[in-house]
Formats: sequence, structure tokens, C-alpha cells
Amino acid sequence: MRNIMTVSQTREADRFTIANEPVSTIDLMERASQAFVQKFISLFSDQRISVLICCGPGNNGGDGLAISRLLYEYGYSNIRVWIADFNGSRTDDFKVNFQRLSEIPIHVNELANTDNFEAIEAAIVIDALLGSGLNKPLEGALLNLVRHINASGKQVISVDIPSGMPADGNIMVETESIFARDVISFQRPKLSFFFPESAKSLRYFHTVDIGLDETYISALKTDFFEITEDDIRSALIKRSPFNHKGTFGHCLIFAGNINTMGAALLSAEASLYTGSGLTSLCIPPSGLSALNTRLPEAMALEREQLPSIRNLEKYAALAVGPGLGVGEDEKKYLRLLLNSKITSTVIDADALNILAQEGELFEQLKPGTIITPHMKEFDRLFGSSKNWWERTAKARENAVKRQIIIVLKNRYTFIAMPNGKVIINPTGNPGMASGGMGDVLCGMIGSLLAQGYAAEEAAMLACFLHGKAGDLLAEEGMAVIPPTMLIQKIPKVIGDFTL
Ligand SMILES: NC(=O)C1=CN([C@@H]2O[C@H](COP(=O)(O)OP(=O)(O)OC[C@H]3O[C@@H](n4cnc5c(N)ncnc54)[C@H](OP(=O)(O)O)[C@@H]3O)[C@@H](O)[C@H]2O)[C@@H](O)CC1
Ligand SMILES: Nc1ncnc2c1ncn2[C@@H]1O[C@H](COP(=O)(O)OP(=O)(O)O)[C@@H](O)[C@H]1O
Ligand SMILES: [K+]
Repeated sequence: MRNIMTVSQTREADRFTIANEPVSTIDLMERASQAFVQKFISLFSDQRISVLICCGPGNNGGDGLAISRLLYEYGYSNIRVWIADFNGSRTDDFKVNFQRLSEIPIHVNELANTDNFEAIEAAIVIDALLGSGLNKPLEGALLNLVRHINASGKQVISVDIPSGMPADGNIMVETESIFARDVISFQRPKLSFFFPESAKSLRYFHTVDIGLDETYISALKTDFFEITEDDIRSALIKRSPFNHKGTFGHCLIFAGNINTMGAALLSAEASLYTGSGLTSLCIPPSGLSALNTRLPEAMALEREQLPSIRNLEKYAALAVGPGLGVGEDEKKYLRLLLNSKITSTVIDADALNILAQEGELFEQLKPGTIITPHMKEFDRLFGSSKNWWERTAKARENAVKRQIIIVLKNRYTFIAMPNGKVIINPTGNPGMASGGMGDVLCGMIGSLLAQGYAAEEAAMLACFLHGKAGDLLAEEGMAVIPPTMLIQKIPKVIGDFTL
């Protein structure tokens, strides 16, 4: 896991590295600027491109000055610099880089404190106005400059963070900032990048290593973590020669209704393709022929038979909800299943809507149960929230209080764990925004639970692999990803991490 630092923790890591490596602050700024420039070159290799670098008075601006010099040294000759120093005081490292820049022939314009900025001619704007030192909302001439840059329609690349954007997650509706196509962020992404409200400030972010002390950083106590490929590689268990279907558990999926049988089939298919030894799908009789035709590997269990089954615990895991409906029968059977001896459970979709109506059933969830709400389902369960910061806080609070795992689905899915940590999944893409994608995730989690993974691991693995399968398809040129195609990719993604 990669822990996500707050601004004050980044400063601590900064101070520790400076004192213990040791490295001077100006050399650290040079290292950060070099790292930025290397990434910039990989994005824009044509040295003839015209670039305007906008620098504030702090260290973010100091980076901007160093970046200007370095780009010049790398052969980018069409460079201009604007300095927006309206009332801040220049930092020492800004001053050093200002002096260094004066020794090379780059046009530098120190902007007057006015709202009349000249038109931006350059193709690219590097935004080094403000970084993590933001301490109040933008206002006055600086705000107008930010609006001027945004209105120019030029591609903006931000240094560390879009100027004006708060870093630690709580982004207000009224917050105004630079809108960057790309952000090149130092050492770690900022927590704010993962919140949906960040969409007004950036499109893509890239993280570059500036050599802060990783041993120190990984020991910092943080609440938010990002899943990495190494986590997946070490958590996934390789298959052994004498494994058999019994090794990989039996997943029971309780889903589907007359008009929503497809959701049940998607979950069952995802369970099969994620590797559960056996998958049984409990559906109304109207779905049986569809199941037998579409998924010969899966077994059917007629819904009315549920009460007569004595040994439900033969199912290693239970996945409930996709396309289920919220009728009285569904409520009755859901109650029966949640009160059964099956201990590993994932609850999705309509089963969550039932829980939102049946408060006492919700209160009785077994510890370790996984729930997978999207935003609307989450709000039905926990009440509406003003913004994602508040919603995330509720997810953490409830995961701890109820000792359950809350998979709050989005572009970056937040997995709130019973220990209070929030694990962020980085994989996935907008091609996956199509109906049925969540049904697939539910089947994958059920499958991993059936295979014996602990609930925390099953949630983390399923979210990452689900998004990764979507990313592989996007890399193959798929702008729209039907859930059935994503399912076909799951075995390959698992293979990439285990074979
Ligand atoms: N992390 C690392 O390891 C490394 C970090 N580095 C870089 O340092 C950056 C952080 O630099 P920083 O601390 O100097 O702050 P920065 O963002 O330049 O702004 C401070 C200035 O802005 C002003 N100001 C604030 N809010 C304002 C507002 N709303 N409107 C107007 N003004 C406002 C504030 O004025 P004040 O209010 O304090 O008078 C002060 O003058 C970081 O993002 C990264 O780029 C690398 O160089 C090396 C390694
Ligand atoms: N823009 C996106 N980027 C990454 N993942 C996405 C995006 N849109 C949707 N997804 C993923 O697709 C799934 C959608 O789930 P859900 O809304 O429950 O779908 P459905 O109810 O149609 O099955 C979630 O896992 C979500 O993370
Ligand atoms: K910036």
C-alpha cells in the first residue's frame, strides 16, 4: 500500500529528508524540478513547443523558475516566464532560482498587480503559482490570473497541484482553481485528487519520485492508502498442481428478477471467471433456461427451494443483490440468508436498498460483511451528504462502528475498513461507466470470498482486478466497455499477477 500524506506530513517528510540525507532545500527543489521536467518531456517531446511558465512567490514558484531554466537547458527555446507576486513574500529558494534564471536568455515578465493580463500566446502553460502552501481561497489579482489562464483554453500542466486547489481532500463547491489537463505531483498524489470534486481542477495526475525518505514516509500514520500492483501480487495466491474445485470454494449468488435476470447472470459469470470452484445462482424459475443456456458451468438453485436447504453453510460465500428487486419475497429470503450460517457475505444493489428499508436487518450484519454501494445506495443507507469528504467520513465511521467493509464505488473506489483505514483503488476508467459493471464486481468479490480470501483482501483484490481488466481493454482501444467483455478479461488479469 502506498500511504497518502497530508500537507503537514509532506512537510515533515521534507524536513526529515533535508536533515537526514542530508540535502539542502535548494538541491531538493532542483531534484523536484528535474523530476517534473523528465515527466514533462515524456508528455511533450517537441522542443519547439511554446511554453509559458507562471510562477508565484513561494516554493511552488521557485520550482517554476528552476523548471524554466532546466527546460531551456534541455533545448526548449520558446519559453516565457510570468511572475505573479502580488503580495506574497518571496522564499529564499525562489530568490536563488530567480538569480539563476537571470543568467540565461529567457524573457521574464513580472506582472503588475492588475486584472489586465495580456493574451496567452503559448501552446502550453506550466502552472507554478501556488502549491501545497495554499492557506486561503484565491482572491483578487491572483484569482483573476487563474481565470484568465483557464479561459485561454491552453493546455495547463500544474506543478505539484493545480493552484488554488486544497490538497487534503475537503474541496468546497465554491473553490476556484486552475484547471490542469495534467498535474505532475511530487512523491505522492494529493488526497484531493481522488475525490470526485477534483474533476473541476484536473484531468490526469502523474506522480514523480523526488527522493523523499521512503522509510520515514511509510512509517507515518496515515488514514488513506492507495493499492499498488505489489499489493495484488503478494495477496493473490498461486494455484498449486494438486488443487481441485473443492479448493476454490462454492459461491452462492442470490440475485435476479423477471426483468433483471441479466444482472444475476453477470454476477454468476464474474464469479466463475474469477475462479470460484463452484458457482450456484439462486434465481426465480423464469431465469432457469437463460442460465442453462448462457452459463453451463453454473448451477441453479430455485428461489422457493431456499427454506428447505438444511446446510446452507456448504456455501463458502454469499453474494446478494444484483437485479434482486425489493418485494416481500426478496426481503424474506434475504433475511433467511443473512441469518444463515454463511459467514462470508457481499451485499450489493437491491439488497442494499432492502437494508435501507429494514433498519434492524442492517444493524445485525455480521462483522466482516462487505457492502458495495454506489453513491446513491450509500446515501439511502447513511443519509445524504454535502460532499464527498462528508460521505467518506461517514463510510469510515460506519465501517468502524459496524465492523464491516464499505466499498464506496466511484472513479476511485474508496474501501472503508473496520480499522478506520480507507483504501483507494486507482484502477478503472470511464469506459466502465455502463450498467451491469457493479454486478460484475459483486460476483468477483463473492468468488474471492468463496476461495477463502479474508474480506478485506477480497474487497481490495476485486476492486483492483475489476478496474485493471477495464484498463487492459481501454489500452486495446475500447472506449466503451460492456461488462460481459470485462468478465472475459478477468482470467488474464489474474494470470498477469500469478503466473
Ligand atoms: N514537498 C516537497 O517535498 C517539496 C515541495 N516543493 C514545492 O514547494 C511547494 C510548497 O511551497 P510553499 O510552502 O512555499 O508554498 P506555495 O504553494 O509556493 O505558496 C506559498 C505562498 O503563497 C501565498 N499564498 C497562499 N495561499 C494564497 C492565496 N490563496 N492567495 C494568494 N497567495 C497565497 C503565501 O503567502 P502568505 O499567505 O503565507 O503570505 C506564500 O507566499 C510545493 O507545492 C512544491 O511545489 C519543492 O520545491 C521541493 C520539495
Ligand atoms: N468513470 C469510471 N472510472 C472507473 N470506474 C468506474 C467508472 N464508472 C464506473 N466505474 C466502476 O463500475 C462499477 C459501477 O457500479 P454500479 O454503479 O453499481 O453499476 P451497476 O449498478 O450498473 O452494476 C463500479 O465498480 C465503479 O467503480
Ligand atoms: K501549482
